Amino acid sequence: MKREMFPGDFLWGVATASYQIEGAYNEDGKGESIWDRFAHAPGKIKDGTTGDVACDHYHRYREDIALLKELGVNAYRFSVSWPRIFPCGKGEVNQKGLDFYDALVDELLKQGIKPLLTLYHWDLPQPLQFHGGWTNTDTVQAFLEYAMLLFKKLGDRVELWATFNEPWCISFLAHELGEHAPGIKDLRTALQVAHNVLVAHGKAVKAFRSENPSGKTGIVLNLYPVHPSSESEQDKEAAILSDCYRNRWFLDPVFKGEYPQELLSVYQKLYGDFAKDYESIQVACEKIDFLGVNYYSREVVSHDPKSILKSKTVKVEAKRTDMGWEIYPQGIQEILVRINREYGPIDLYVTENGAAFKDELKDGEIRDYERIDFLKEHFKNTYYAIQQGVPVKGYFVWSLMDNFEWAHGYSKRFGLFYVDYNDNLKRIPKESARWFKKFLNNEISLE
Ligand SMILES: N=[N+]=NCCCCNC(=O)[C@@H]1[C@H]2[C@H](O)[C@@H](O)[C@H](O)[C@@H](CO)[C@@H]12
Repeated sequence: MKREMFPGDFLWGVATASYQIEGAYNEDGKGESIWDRFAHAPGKIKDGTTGDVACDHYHRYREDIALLKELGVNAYRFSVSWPRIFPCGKGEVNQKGLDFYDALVDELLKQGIKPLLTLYHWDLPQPLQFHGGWTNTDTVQAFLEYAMLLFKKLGDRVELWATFNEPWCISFLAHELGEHAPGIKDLRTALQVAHNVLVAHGKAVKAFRSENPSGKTGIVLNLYPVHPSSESEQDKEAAILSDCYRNRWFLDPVFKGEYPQELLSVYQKLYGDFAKDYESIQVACEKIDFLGVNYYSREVVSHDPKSILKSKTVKVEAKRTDMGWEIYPQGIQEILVRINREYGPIDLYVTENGAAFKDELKDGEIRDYERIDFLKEHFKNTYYAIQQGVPVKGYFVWSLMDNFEWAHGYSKRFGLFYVDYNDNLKRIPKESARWFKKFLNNEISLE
């Protein structure tokens, strides 16, 4: 199974995100983001690092685009740092911020690489957070102004636009579990955030359509197959509610304009006032051109009477990545086929898939054979979905290079290129980069 067996216009790319690679956290007029503040707070990041410098991509973007060229990809997914454009979140525009993304897009196009731009990959301008962040509908309005400015400035050259990266993380991971910025631990707040982000998504898609009819918009969701640990009714019930929490809480509003009833009724029992939001979620259901699917692993759950979802995650015996996530390649096929069956027809992009492993630099080499095997199996399972008629239009490996892995700092390496943090952030191709390049050049097959 070679690259040529995938559709001719299939996009093969890699993905990154602004806060994770850019650095220059306070340069050229950029404002503070919630991740700048969160990373600087003691104890939030496991290795005590920040994204202040990261991979210094802000200054090295030409070198990094040369790496894309070397790989042979035909697409690149990146995100724009909102506080680099609007240092205060709204109002005054930072021209140097716009100039950076203008130059980035021009260089990508010059190298024959198609950009997929993500408007929001978690780095909210801190001044907006002072006023409640995503719990405040003023932030929805500010997001629309930010999105409209970028549509105007880059819409002539960028065709693929994703509004949000992983609203599940923006809401639940960051506002219920507190593991990500702004580090709040309150379910009601998380639900309000999820709601406002979904509304912002729908409004931005509608505005985009009026401004740029030729472009294509979508949203990027992290999706997981959720399996019951046994065939018992209670475990199957646990899987249904966990699936609503992880997947359908965002899929259903975006494609059906409603929250999944099974879980909505649970939350309405907890928060009676939540009902009033239910009607306005129809705004989220603006027709989109594609869905970005971030796939990393599956979830296995069993009944847990103590939890709101009546479910708890079960750690099954399995091969795992350095993140502790089960390696489950058939899950990418399962999720792509399911989305097509239950929410299609809709063009799908695998906007992120990849793995962290304990990569070691030895004699100038990084022999990451586990990552090669991981990618090979996920490429094959993506192909099996295409063979079943699923309109998968592209695949982006997470990530181009090792970078700031959120609460894990630099301790987790997802890159095809190794970044030597002890040697001037030098980028060194891992074996997986060489393998990917050969695959893209039709030199090797996936068997
Ligand atoms: N409870 N709990 N769960 C944790 C679930 C977190 C899911 N994380 C992701 O999907 C993030 C996505 C992100 O876009 C990228 O910016 C990250 O670097 C990758 C790798 O981590 C993945």
